Amino acid sequence: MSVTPAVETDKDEFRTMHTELNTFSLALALVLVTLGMTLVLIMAAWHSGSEKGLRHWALGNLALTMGLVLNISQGLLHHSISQILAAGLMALGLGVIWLGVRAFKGSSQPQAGPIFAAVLVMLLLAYFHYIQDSAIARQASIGICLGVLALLSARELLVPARPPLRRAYWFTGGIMLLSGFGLLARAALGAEQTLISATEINLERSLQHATLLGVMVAQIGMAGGFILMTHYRTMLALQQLSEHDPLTGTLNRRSMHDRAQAVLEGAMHEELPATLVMVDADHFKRINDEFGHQTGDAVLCHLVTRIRQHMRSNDLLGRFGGEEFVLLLPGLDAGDAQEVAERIRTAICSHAEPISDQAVVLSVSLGVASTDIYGHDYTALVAAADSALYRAKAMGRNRVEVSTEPCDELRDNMALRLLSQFRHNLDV
Ligand SMILES: Nc1nc2c(ncn2[C@@H]2O[C@H](COP(=O)(O)OP(=O)(O)OP(=O)(O)O)[C@@H](O)[C@H]2O)c(=O)[nH]1
Repeated sequence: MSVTPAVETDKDEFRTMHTELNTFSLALALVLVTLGMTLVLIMAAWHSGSEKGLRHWALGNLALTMGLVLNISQGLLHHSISQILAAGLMALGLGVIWLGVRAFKGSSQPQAGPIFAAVLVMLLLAYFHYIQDSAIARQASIGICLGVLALLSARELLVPARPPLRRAYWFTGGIMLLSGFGLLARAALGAEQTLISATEINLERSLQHATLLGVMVAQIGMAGGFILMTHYRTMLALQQLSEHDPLTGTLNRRSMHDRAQAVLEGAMHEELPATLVMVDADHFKRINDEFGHQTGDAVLCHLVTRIRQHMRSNDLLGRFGGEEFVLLLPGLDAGDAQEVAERIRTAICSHAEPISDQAVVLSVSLGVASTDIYGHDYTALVAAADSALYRAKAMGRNRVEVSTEPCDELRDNMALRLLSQFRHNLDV
């Protein structure tokens, strides 16, 4: 069936109007999405207090939104000026987002970077508008500058990180990577298409729609990724606070108990031995009295550093209280653990340590108890190692003692120890 030329023209006009309307609606939707994501980031930054990065991301997104608004409201300014300013703002936004990623990771932040990127893209556009008028070159300049900026952020994020932070890094980095390549491809395709035929308007529009949709999805993903990164980091910080001793960074008493019990249960299933060592600084009160509490604190940190130098990756170290630490050595029997304990003792007492500009002479006493005698129960091992430690103190300090007494004798010794500690506290 044939269609008259007049009807065909009407249909074309309608199709064009419809397409133009879609382009504008999509651009408007993108602006609204970007604005919404910016508000979410601003609110998150507001509540996070000192969380580095969030404020950059909120600001960067704000610049992106302003750039997009300028881009769609061509009537406000002269077309060339609004295009130049829009590209500058978008480059500034992506540059500030890159700074935010570096701030989040604690890396240096070259503040001039985003400004440099914005000025560069504006100069390029001005050149290709006023000196050598070329739509292809303008398209390519914007795509390449923005694409490279997105890829810079991706490079910062697609690196090994601690789980679960790694998941958020890679999610956000993946989106940045896709956006970067998408922008570069857009620049290349746009130029290519303009070269093939300037009349292929529909293809150009489809490309524009795909870009707008892609940027919208990327925008939502990016903001979600940033919030996920902040969430996971806060979670890790809280976990670190709740499980570790703030002074020495060792496990605190409760988390040492939980983790050590889990390790001991694992060792029991595999029928492997494990040994627990109690380490206590000798005459620590004198160090405090002579050098002050601050130096005392530094000595405790130094002690932990020395102990760590003799630990394997799966050993556990916790602060039992005051100047007393507990070390769990899975897989080692009493004999092997005694050697490790001797090495720690020798390393600590061998020479005076310059701590806080003071030469501090330090020694430790150590008590060793193994699963060979006391079974895979954390509390029983602690009691036995503590009893051996008490013997080491009673025998002159700066020595290692291995617990061999049966469990019921331990109880009597604990009572004796408490009595002696009480007397010691009364004397000093
Ligand atoms: N600087 C500092 N001192 C602490 C800390 N925790 C506990 N202490 C001090 O450690 C000292 C422990 O003293 P005591 O229990 O008498 O033990 P000691 O002087 O090491 O004597 P022995 O263990 O018998 O060799 C006390 O003076 C506590 O105030 C801390 O976190 N920092």
